[in-house]
Amino acid sequence: MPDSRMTNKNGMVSKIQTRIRTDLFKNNYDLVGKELGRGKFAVVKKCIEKTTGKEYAAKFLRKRRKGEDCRMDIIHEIAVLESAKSNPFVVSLHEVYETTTEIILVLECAAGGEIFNQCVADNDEAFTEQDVIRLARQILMGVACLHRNNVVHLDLKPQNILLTSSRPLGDIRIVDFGLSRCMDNIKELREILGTPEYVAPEVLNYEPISTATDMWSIGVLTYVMLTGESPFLGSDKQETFLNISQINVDYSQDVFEGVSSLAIDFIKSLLQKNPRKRATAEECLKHPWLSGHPHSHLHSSHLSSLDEPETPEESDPEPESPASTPELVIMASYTLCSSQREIKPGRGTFTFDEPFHTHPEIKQELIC
Ligand SMILES: Nc1ncnc2c1ncn2[C@@H]1O[C@H](COP(=O)(O)OP(=O)(O)OP(=O)(O)O)[C@@H](O)[C@H]1O
Repeated sequence: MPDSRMTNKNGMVSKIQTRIRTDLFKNNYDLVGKELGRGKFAVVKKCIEKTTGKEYAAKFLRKRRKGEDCRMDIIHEIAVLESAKSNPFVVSLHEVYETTTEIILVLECAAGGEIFNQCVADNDEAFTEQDVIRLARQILMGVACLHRNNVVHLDLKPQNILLTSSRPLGDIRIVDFGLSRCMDNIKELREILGTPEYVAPEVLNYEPISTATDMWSIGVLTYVMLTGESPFLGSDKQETFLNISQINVDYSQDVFEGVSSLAIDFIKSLLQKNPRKRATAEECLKHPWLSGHPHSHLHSSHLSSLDEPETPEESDPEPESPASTPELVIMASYTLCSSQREIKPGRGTFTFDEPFHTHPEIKQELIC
């Protein structure tokens, strides 16, 4: 867990353990192949460490963004990655370099790419329900571990869940902690974060957010993985926000053809407007859809390092009340929609091409 004394009132951590190297990255690594991906202020490239021959992903983050020094945002991202070092489902951080303009995070390379690609793939490449069960369990184990450490990711979406390999289907790695927050000692923080299709109703309503906010996104993510469709996607952001605020979700057989009713029940347990009624990550892992064959989908090394809490299996607690954990109210900083790609249309097509905050109609879009 990040050192709480170093967490500011915005949930940002300012102290890291990793030594920041100032020697030349290029002296120690060769860049190979094409780009692995890019975001608004970062580009990710495959590289090989010269001394070991090992493959990594180098994330080049610009320190100046829109005329502002964002170095501390990157330090926070590093701190959260450090705090998740023992979490096998979070991408691991190998080294950090700094130049006058950039910070370079040398990360474990998740060679299978984004699960996004398989969510929008044609039938023979798309996930089966069994695949989704295995991957959803891993996502939940990773997120449960983050939540136990009071870290909320706040941007869980198919572009931020990577695979160690795509064929055969490997294990998941959670990436991009740029919007994450550490909830230690937080009284109240007001920001808007997240990506339109995946943001929870409480974010749109300027209500307190908590670990339950990530659980909403996992509900959306599971829907997309099983159906290839985005449940709240409208023809524009206004419609998307209205769909979210009205929980306007299509659970019909047309969309869920061949998918079990347990899977639908699982999604419903997460797409609840009231965050207090939403299942927690630990509760999700006990849902019959995922708990049919406990642990059979996981490598044994993962199980030992996850540091599970000592909750009796038979207990069936009430959904965790966000009031029992420090609250985070998200209101004023906006997501950077990174990708130019489209997800397969459900209700309509949405391109991640514009930052949230460039929309003059943002206030009208916040539907209460
Ligand atoms: N460790 C990794 N291994 C392989 N590919 C990666 C890795 N990290 C990131 N990528 C690829 O690069 C893309 C962008 O990375 P990331 O989301 O971390 O950047 P970002 O600039 O913080 O994004 P955003 O603008 O969405 O916040 C990812 O969606 C993924 O496709």
